[in-house]
Amino acid sequence: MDDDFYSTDASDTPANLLSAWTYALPAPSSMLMTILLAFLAVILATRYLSERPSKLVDSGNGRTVGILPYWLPFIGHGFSLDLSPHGIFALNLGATTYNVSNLLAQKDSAVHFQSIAWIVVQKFFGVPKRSKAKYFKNWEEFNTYFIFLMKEPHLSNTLKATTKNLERNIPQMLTFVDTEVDLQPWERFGKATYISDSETEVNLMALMRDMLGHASVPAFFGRALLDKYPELLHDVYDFDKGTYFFLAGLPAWTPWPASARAHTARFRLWQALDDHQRALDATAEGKPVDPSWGDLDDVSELIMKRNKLFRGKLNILPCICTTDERFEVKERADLSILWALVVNANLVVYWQILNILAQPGLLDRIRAEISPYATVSKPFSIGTISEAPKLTISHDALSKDCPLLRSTYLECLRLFNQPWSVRQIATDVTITGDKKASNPVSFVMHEGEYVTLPHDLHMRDPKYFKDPMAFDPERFIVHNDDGSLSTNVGTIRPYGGGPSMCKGRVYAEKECLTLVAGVLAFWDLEPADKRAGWEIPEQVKTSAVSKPVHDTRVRIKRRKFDWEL
Ligand code: HEM
Repeated sequence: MDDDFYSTDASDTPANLLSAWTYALPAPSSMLMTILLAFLAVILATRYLSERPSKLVDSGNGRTVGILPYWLPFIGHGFSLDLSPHGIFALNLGATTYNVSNLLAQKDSAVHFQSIAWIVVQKFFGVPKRSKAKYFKNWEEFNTYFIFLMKEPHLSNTLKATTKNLERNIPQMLTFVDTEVDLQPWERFGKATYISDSETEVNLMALMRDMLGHASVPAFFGRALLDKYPELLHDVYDFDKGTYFFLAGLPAWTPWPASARAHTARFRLWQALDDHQRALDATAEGKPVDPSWGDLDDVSELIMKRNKLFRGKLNILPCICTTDERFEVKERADLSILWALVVNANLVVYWQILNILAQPGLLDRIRAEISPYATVSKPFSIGTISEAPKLTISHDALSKDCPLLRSTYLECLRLFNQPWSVRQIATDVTITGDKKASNPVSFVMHEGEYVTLPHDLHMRDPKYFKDPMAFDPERFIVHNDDGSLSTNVGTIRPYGGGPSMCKGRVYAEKECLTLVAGVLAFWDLEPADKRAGWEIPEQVKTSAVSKPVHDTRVRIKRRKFDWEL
């Protein structure tokens, strides 16, 4: 069996381990009481022992970073985060201590990123520990492949495929049938209920999240992956919910349902992506492929290049490759790409659409702005039978020529996002406090400690953003001297910062604007409870873009277009 629970042995799957715990639950009450008392003693002791106040060091010139107390051993601060008055403190995730600073800039020689990235690849994505040497040997090469996300013509190739999927799927978003079996997959997960032949009630977040996933995942991995694994997106969502459990190293048998669910989801994702890799290997090596994969000619350049590197650089023939060069299927971390592709962008579109709908008058202004670039044309018809109206979207123009739409996107990234950057201290450093402050405090950080930069502290800081908790659709609009409008991102850091800044940011913006413009151009949405009106739910923190504390139930109808009036 591989380390990290990466086992295909059915007896050891997270699902089986979960059921083992279910059998253990109806234990005698005295035993339960003993377990509860022991648990209470452990958390009280942990609370007492875990706090480490900041101490003076360096002959009184600096302080160490204090560790906030926590209640659960191993998990540490996995569930909560509060700030000290200096905006600098330490927290514990699993067995590792992370310093948290509001001071961003440090020289490259003082901080490392690769060691952190490996922890994530190994603990979160579940690549076996033994693969470290192979990954470190090829690290630069994997990083150079991010040009397939960032640079032309590759970026446009992936965006073209994504836009095409959205242009096809948005007009077919709702089927208006009352037989569940005939619903689109995104309607089913959105708990769609039939109201009439022209109206459906559905959960907005679930619907938007899956709609974007059904456009972006096929654009990267090819159509066949989602066709063969229709639960894939939902496995990513469940896996993401376990971020802290994985980073804290909790095993699959941990008696915590969310942890077990996250492990099960990751196991299923491994199966799907391993299968995908085997099909890509076989296609490249001219071996027979399960016909349900098709010819895989729609897989993106990024995934194909990574597959080539996974197969080993010398793999003109598979037998020439040494095991040092070839990554076994179980060592391949394409789950990292799938996860990054889906978890954040797919939630932003929900917040953006909801906030546009909730601000009186904003929808009309956005529709007027996007109307030249998200157009709906009369369908072809014979007699009374006609196709769905045709949707055409220009993703480039939405970014460049629709400042109000782009400003609402940036405002959602500012308000509904808690992005973090993490670095490891390479040599002991002292971070000096603000010299203009009356009592500047300097902090000493030691080699090997981790620094985490929570960018949302700045993005919602009233010193920089007026009325920071309010959604201001025009916050990022710039009025130019010639009377034109444009947008300026300013100082927000929704995609993190430094060398590890998000490599999918340009793609993300364009796919999100394309979906939002397409949906608003094609459909009319109303709150299901008209008397309550639009409500913006509280946020649930995730690894970056928040989830809503509850979904938003909406009624949706197709808009009436010029030729129908
Ligand atoms: C609005 C949506 C998105 C947000 C808010 C977001 C946010 C982030 C953040 C905060 C990071 C960590 C940055 C750091 O360490 O400083 C990151 C990394 C990354 N993101 Fe995104 N992301 C989004 C969409 C995407 C998409 C669609 C992709 C496409 C695959 C993607 C690919 C990546 C990759 C590859 C990295 C790792 C970069 C590296 O380690 O060098 N992201 N993202």
